[in-house]
This record gives sequence, C-alpha cells and structure tokens, in this order.
Amino acid sequence: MTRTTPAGTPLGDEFHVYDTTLRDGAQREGISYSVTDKLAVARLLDSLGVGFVEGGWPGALPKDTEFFHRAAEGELELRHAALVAFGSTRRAGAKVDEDPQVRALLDSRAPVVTLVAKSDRRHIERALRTDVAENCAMVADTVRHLVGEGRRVFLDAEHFFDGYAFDPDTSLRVLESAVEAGADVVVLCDTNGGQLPLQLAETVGEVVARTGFRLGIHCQDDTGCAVANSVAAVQAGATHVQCTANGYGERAGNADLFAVLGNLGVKLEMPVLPEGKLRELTRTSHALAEIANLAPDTHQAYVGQSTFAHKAGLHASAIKVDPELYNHIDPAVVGNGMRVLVTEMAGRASLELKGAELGLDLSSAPDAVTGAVRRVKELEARGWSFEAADASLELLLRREMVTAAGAEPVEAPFELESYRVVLDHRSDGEVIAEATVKVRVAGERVIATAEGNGPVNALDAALRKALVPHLPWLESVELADYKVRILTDAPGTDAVTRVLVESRDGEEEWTTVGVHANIVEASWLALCDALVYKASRKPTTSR
Ligand SMILES: CC(=O)SCCNC(=O)CCNC(=O)[C@H](O)C(C)(C)COP(=O)(O)OP(=O)(O)OC[C@H]1O[C@@H](n2cnc3c(N)ncnc32)[C@H](O)[C@@H]1OP(=O)(O)O
Ligand SMILES: CC(=O)C(=O)O
Repeated sequence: MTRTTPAGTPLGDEFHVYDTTLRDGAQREGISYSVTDKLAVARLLDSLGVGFVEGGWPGALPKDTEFFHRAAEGELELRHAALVAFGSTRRAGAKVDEDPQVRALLDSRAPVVTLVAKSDRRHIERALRTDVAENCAMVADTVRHLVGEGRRVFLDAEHFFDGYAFDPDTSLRVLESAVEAGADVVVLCDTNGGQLPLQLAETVGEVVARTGFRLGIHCQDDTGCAVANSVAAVQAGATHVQCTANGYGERAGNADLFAVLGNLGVKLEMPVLPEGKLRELTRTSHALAEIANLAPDTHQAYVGQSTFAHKAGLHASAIKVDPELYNHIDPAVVGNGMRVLVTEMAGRASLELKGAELGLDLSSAPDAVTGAVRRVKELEARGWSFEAADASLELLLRREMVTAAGAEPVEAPFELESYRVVLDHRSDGEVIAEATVKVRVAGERVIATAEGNGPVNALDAALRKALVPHLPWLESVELADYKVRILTDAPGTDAVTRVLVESRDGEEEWTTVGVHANIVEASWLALCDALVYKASRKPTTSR
C-alpha cells in the first residue's frame, strides 16, 4: 500500500524532513556555533533520522566554508541525511559561471543545494533593484548551472506568501523558472512570519492546484504559528518541511523541528523518521540545546522537562485512574516522562502518585496521606515549596507515615545542641565567616569550628568537621547548588527566606528546602534535611 500525506501525496522517500538549524537556526541572537559544534549538530540530526541537514552558507561565512570542507574530508559521515549547502542565486546582471558565491556552493561538495530567491515583486524591484524577468533569469540560470554540475537543487522562495497576496503571477513565475530549470522542490517561505494557519493552508492548496509542483514549507515564528503553519501546509499538500531544532532562528525563531515531528509523526502518523526514532526527540532536543549553549525550554511542546508534569490535584486524581486522561500522548513515545508535582495545589492522589514515584507505598496509609496533604498546604502557605525539593518531600511523607501508620521513624544521624555564626569584616576588605556547631553524634558530644567564604559555607564546613569522623559516608556528599529567594508576601509574616540546597554524592543528587525569617536558619534547615535524607538511605551501621 502506498503511504500518503494527509493531502494524499505519496510518501515514503518522497516526504522531506529538512533541518536548517545550522543555517537559519544560527541566525538566532545569542547562538554562535564553532565548526566543531556544527559537526556535532549535524551528527545528532543525522542520528535522529532527518532527511536533509542544511549546513550553512559556504562562501559567505568562513566557518561554513570550513564546515563543508571538513565534512567532505571525512569528518562527517551521514547515514540518513543528505548534506545541503545554502546560498543565493547569481547576482543581478552577472554571469552565473563567474559568480563567486555560486562557485562556493559547488566547491562545498554538498550533494544538495538550496538557493534563496526573491518571490515578492516589491523585493525584486526595491531590494534587488531589478525587474521580474531578470530575477527569473537569475533563478533559472543558477538552478540550471548547479543541476548541470550534478547537484540536486531546492529553491527557497523568499517572502512567497506576502508576494503571492500582492502579485500572485510574479510569485508563480519565480517558482516556474526554478522548476523548469530543474529544481526538485520549491519551498514557500513565510519569511516575515506573519501568516496564520488557515490563510497559509489556503494559499498552499491553491499553489498545489495551480502548479502541481512539489512544494516545501518554511515558516518563521513571528505570529507564534510556525509549527501550526508548517503542519497546516503539509495537510494542504506540502511534502517538504523545513524546521530548526527547538525553533532556533532569526527574530522569534522558526518552526520547532521537535514539535513538527511530534505532530506529523505521532498525531498524523506519518513515517517522518526511521522506525523507533521518535523516542529520541527529547534526548536530541536537549543535546542540541547544550551545543547551542542555551538552557532547554522546560515547557517546550513534546520534549520539555515540564511538558508532562502535573501539578493540579484534580489532574492527578484522574491520572491515578488512567494517565491517558490527562496526557495528550504517552510521553514515552517521544522519549519524555510524566511527573507529578506536589505543591499547595496537591490533593490526596497527587501525594499517592508522588509517593509511588519516590518508592513509598501509601496505599494502605490513608491517614498519612491526609496528614501530608494538610502539612504541605500549611507549609507552602508559609513560603515552603516542595515542587523542586523531592528529598524534603520524601522526609515529610515518611514522618507522616510514622505518625499515622506507625512506620519506622526517620532517624536524624545527629542531634543539634547549638550553632553560632559570626562574620568578620577585615581591614583589607575580606569578609570571613566562622561557624561553630555543637552536636551529639554516635553517643558523643562534638564541638567543631570552621571558616568559610559565607555563613552557609562555614556552617556546612563546621558540620562536616564534626560529623565525618563518625559518619564517613558524609565525606562524599557535597553541596552542588544553593538558591535563595526572599518572599515578601508569605501570609501573617514579615519577609521570609526560602533556601533550596542541591546536594550530591557519587550515587545521586537530591534537593531539600528550608524556610525561615533568618537566612542562616533557613539554610540550616535545608542542610539538615539533606543529611537526614542521605542518612535514611544508608545501612544502619554506617549512620
Ligand atoms: C531569509 C533569509 O534568512 S536568507 C539567509 C540570510 N543569511 C545571511 O544573510 C547570512 C550570510 N550573509 C552574508 O554573509 C552577507 O550578507 C553576504 C556575503 C551574503 C553578502 O554580503 P555583501 O556582498 O556585503 O552584501 P549585503 O549583505 O550588504 O547585501 C546583500 C546583497 O545580495 C543581494 N541579494 C539579496 N538577495 C539575493 C538573491 N536572492 N539573489 C541574489 N542576490 C541577492 C542584495 O541585493 C545585495 O546586493 P547589493 O550588494 O548589490 O546591494
Ligand atoms: C529562506 C529563509 O530562511 C526565509 O525565507 O525565511
């Protein structure tokens, strides 16, 4: 059976997933790929299984010229994708075989070339300062020249939608010039990103009907509709879709590759990637964000870390019955995972699901669940936040289980008698903090003093000094991150400080929270929870 797009066009090899992260994605403010970065991006996209990787504009950017050179010299072995060089048509009034930019496209040795050409009469006349006939000759000459040199050619028809609305005959003439000269696909570009899905799909359908050409779609995201526009274009007959990883691109960005693949691959069940590769979407998206040196968008469609995280109690209660009730897909299909967040918005089901996630069986402890829901709501009203502090939440749940269900108590590995912190502002401007802790550990009273570059650092150091001789496992535990937030609107109080402490050892990372009017005490509470949490996971003998 022939597979088809939603518009009935035969699929299989005939549908192109075309990535332009390395060219249009690199046009985003804040991105600057090195050549090594570009090679790594191309490898990741290839391993995901996209059909085409546009590597850049050889001849215009020295880095891109070098990228194509290194790729051709064996540094890039692509298994799925064809490498594409991007560039413009010959200059107006020039000869194609004398145009250095066109020469650079051939020199890149890329098997596919995408040419950008004006397809809006206003741009032809005002930006290029030429006429429609010469613009069409520039397109035809360049396509014919490159095809004659054995390249497969696609044409990006810049400003197509705006141009078609203004003067459709000119825009169609540009497409015809390319196809008659041998271009394989003509790509309708929403260059200014101003289109909306219904109007764009109508235009794509009309152009398919009028020309019968193989059409591609390239959407910028200035209306926030790039993904919707791309999907609508495919539904209207486009069989080549251009996207960028995580929507990186000029101005507001481009159509996000991962959302487009999710929509086409999962929702429309089009075989846009090789078998099994949709499960790589999340991992690939995050890896590409790393290379771009940008934090992944935690709320990005399909692949964001929070995209299947459920906070509302009502959602959790339905999810407990069946996760499908509140997830639009099984997150595993795109390599993502579901999480339940416990906050003031939690109900019993949220706590039960979170407990299961943390390995605690609360099914036979209804009173502990009730107690935990009440406690979380009370504490969050006073400024605590458990959403990002799973270790403190686990301790809270286990303490409720002790009270309500007689479970084994959560033992602290030490008992605090007192702590004291002083700050010493020295005459040379240096500020040193000194902390002294008095604790009982393993049946002994221990007093330890340590210095640090701040009160929390000094307190942490003094506590370790006191405890490590008795609790050797503590040596591998370190403070990985420390976040402070001053809350000015906690009801019934003056400002309070919330401290999140992220700890790690060779086995895991965990986060705890402390809240108090005093920042040092808030930090102490979070630090203590961090150690109690870790101690509760160690065999009794090493506590
Ligand atoms: C919609 C898009 O995103 S397309 C991709 C755009 N990407 C980039 O521009 C990044 C790379 N660009 C560059 O490095 C430079 O702009 C270059 C090397 C391409 C050109 O640099 P310069 O020769 O200094 O020209 P400049 O950038 O000022 O202007 C572009 C020239 O190309 C011409 N031009 C623009 N589009 C086209 C086209 N499709 N076909 C032929 N010529 C074109 C312009 O008319 C202008 O010509 P002019 O110098 O005679 O006025
Ligand atoms: C070609 C391209 O990037 C655009 O028209 O937006």
